[in-house]
Amino acid sequence: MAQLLNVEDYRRRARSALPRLVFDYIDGGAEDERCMQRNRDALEALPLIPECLRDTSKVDIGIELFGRRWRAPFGIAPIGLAGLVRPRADALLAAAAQAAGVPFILSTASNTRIEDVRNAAPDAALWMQLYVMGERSIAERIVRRARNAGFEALVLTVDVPVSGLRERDLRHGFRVPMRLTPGTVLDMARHPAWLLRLAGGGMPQFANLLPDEDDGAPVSAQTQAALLSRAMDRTLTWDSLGWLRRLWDGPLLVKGLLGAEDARRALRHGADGIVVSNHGGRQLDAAPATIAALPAMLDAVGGRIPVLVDSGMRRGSDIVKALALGASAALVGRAPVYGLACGGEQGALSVLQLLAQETERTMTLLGASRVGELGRRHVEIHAPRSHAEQAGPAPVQAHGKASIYPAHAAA
Ligand SMILES: Cc1cc2nc3c(=O)[nH]c(=O)nc-3n(C[C@H](O)[C@H](O)[C@H](O)COP(=O)(O)O)c2cc1C
Ligand SMILES: CCCCC(=O)C(=O)O
Repeated sequence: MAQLLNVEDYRRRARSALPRLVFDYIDGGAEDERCMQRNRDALEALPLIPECLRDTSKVDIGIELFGRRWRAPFGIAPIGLAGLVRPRADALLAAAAQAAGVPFILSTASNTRIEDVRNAAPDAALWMQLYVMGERSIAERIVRRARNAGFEALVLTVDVPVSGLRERDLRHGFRVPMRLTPGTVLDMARHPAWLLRLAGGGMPQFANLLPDEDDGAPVSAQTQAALLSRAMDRTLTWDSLGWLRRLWDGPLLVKGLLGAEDARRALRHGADGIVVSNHGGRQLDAAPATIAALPAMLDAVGGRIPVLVDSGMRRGSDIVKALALGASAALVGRAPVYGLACGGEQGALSVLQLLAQETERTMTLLGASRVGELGRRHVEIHAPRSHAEQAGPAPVQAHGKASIYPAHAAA
């Protein structure tokens, strides 16, 4: 069997382990998948500048955030419907996160109950991601259950007023109502290991929408369908943060922001953190790469609250780039799910360990022995030479306005 040396190797293995419908749901993005590509292109276009002859005999990639020590500077992003990959996926990912010493964010659209995820990872830093559908009482119930299960932060996702146009899903008939093609059924039959597991675990359900013990009110089929088709409550506005604040007294983060004005709005409305995200290129296909949007977001926030970032992170060096620009931490979504598809909890853990090792090696090569030593000087700016000469020594870095695009740097 071929060695699994990097996340792309896990991705390829996942591609053959899963029916194409499932793989494409995980792997795919919106429309022409330009945003997904843009995330990768922008990360790859950003070089790192090492500082040599520094003592790196001990390198610590850990960070401290929201009162917790993270053994590595990234957490697992929320993934809805992970149960399609294998039964109890959310519990397996949470257990892998616990073993790696990093946080796990449970999706509202998870297929494992909040309480069962806690039982699977009793010591993990668990965060709850919130989607708000029309029936607001459901969100209230989810928040209450997450609090009771000792979840430590609430992450409100705001980049899904409507689903992005996922063309891979549409081609497979993976939509509401589901319309499986003969090809898709055949493809499932060609993946007996996957099919047997699914048969053993049962068809994935939205576990957090099922009635729980102390509140038996059934969730309407309409709300279930709304979640499956990502039809969220479009009356939700910045003022709704006040409603959540009353329900939740822990850290409240807003996920899915890309513009500096929205970063300032999040601050004004009392968010405790933001996640700069384009949903891994699954929503607005015209959205910017998050690594390109990040510097302006950091400048807008001015260090008052932590800024996390995700979308397209496939290497430890991608994570280091985000940290060097000033992010507090990164999130990884698809990478650990590829690991899960290859080898369950151990596969997911292997991917987290791989990313941690790559992060450590990259920091060592940069001469940084702690995350706090990373800075914008490690990120080369593509300023046109003439501009750099006109503006005097170290022009762009000195003003902290790092931009990876020449047009911005020259502005
Ligand atoms: C299959 C899949 C399901 C997702 N489900 C959710 C979700 O339920 N809630 C959410 O806030 N984000 C969701 N996301 C977005 C991720 O949390 C994250 O922003 C994105 O995956 C990061 O990009 P990456 O996968 O390239 O690391 C999902 C992403 C994928 C790939
Ligand atoms: C079906 C639940 C929503 C998952 C999601 O947010 C995504 O597919 O990106």
